Amino acid sequence: MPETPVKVTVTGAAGQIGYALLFRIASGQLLGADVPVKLSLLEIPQAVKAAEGTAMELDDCAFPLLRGIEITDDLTTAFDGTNIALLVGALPRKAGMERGDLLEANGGIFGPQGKAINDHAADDVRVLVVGNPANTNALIAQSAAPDVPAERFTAMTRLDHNRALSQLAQKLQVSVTDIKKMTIWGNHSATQYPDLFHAEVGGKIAAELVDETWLRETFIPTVAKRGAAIIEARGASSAASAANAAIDHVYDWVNGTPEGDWTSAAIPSDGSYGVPEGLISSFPVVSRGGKWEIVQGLEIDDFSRSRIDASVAELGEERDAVRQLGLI
Ligand SMILES: NC(=O)C1=CN([C@@H]2O[C@H](COP(=O)(O)OP(=O)(O)OC[C@H]3O[C@@H](n4cnc5c(N)ncnc54)[C@H](O)[C@@H]3O)[C@@H](O)[C@H]2O)C=CC1
Ligand SMILES: O=C([O-])CC(=O)C(=O)O
Repeated sequence: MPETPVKVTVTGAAGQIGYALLFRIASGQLLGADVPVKLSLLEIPQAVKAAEGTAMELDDCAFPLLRGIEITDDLTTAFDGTNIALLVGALPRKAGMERGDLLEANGGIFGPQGKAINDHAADDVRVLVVGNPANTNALIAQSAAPDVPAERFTAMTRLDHNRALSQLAQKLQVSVTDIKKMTIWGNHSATQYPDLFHAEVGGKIAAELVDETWLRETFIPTVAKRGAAIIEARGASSAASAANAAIDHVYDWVNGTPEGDWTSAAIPSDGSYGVPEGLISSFPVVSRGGKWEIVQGLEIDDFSRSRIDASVAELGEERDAVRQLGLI
């Protein structure tokens, strides 16, 4: 077992995703069953007490891998020497809002956090932004951290990816493990494009196993609007499934994706598939040697092209809006 614990910072630790996430990190599911961790819980001052309560419960689990917990409202303390930063803390949307409506309210959180990461985090820091609008918040954090390689800033579309797997598995009456090469393209928003033209089920292209009307009128909107459907049903936004997706994203980033498959993550574009360089967009990705790589060489037909372009255009608009607000 490695001697030195990995420092994992979780912002918004007293929130609902935080509560679903911290116990899984401390039990070894984020990094691996033999990797000790120490947790840093960042909260706003009025929620520090609630975070302390969560820390008491973490203590009470007697997790063998948990080597310490720090609770703070100070950015420097939270990100000092951090190896993994999970930027969750932000206002969640309520019924009737789009995630983009949170841009101004939440955008101000991510610049200072990016700067603190730039100035204090470990050299190998990896950042996952969960707080919405996740892609553009990641862009804000990244632009405040010029000394950190841009590729270390990512945003979460793994929940959308997992939703797509589950919807398709239920439709075809197969196991989620029978589905390979699912992709979410673009923004973590209602414009995202879950792609069945490259996904495979038992070696066959998924789009050929379902009828076109279901693909266009049921599958894509169900996946893209699932967050709103959860808010409508629960009266609160997805929490346990979001925490689960964050675990999946970081585990694969650090430990690698399985051969013969890929996953989805929002990472800075290198211009692949016509996505303007620098936008943090979801792509089909593999993780090799601790780095995300965009899967290359996929043929994109006209239907997929128009869907990808629409979501990427929205990312460009969000970037322009935060530029206007002086956040990047
Ligand atoms: N990318 C994705 O797939 C998903 C993203 N989300 C987003 O995750 C975010 C968090 O959601 P929940 O945990 O449900 O919200 P929540 O309201 O339950 O918790 C948010 C926590 O963040 C804290 N917080 C606010 N500002 C902060 C700051 N500047 N620094 C540190 N902590 C701060 C609050 O005190 C609160 O405890 C929301 O933006 C939500 O929309 C939620 C589900 C999926
Ligand atoms: O929809 C929301 O506001 C929360 C979220 O991002 C999701 O569940 O995908």
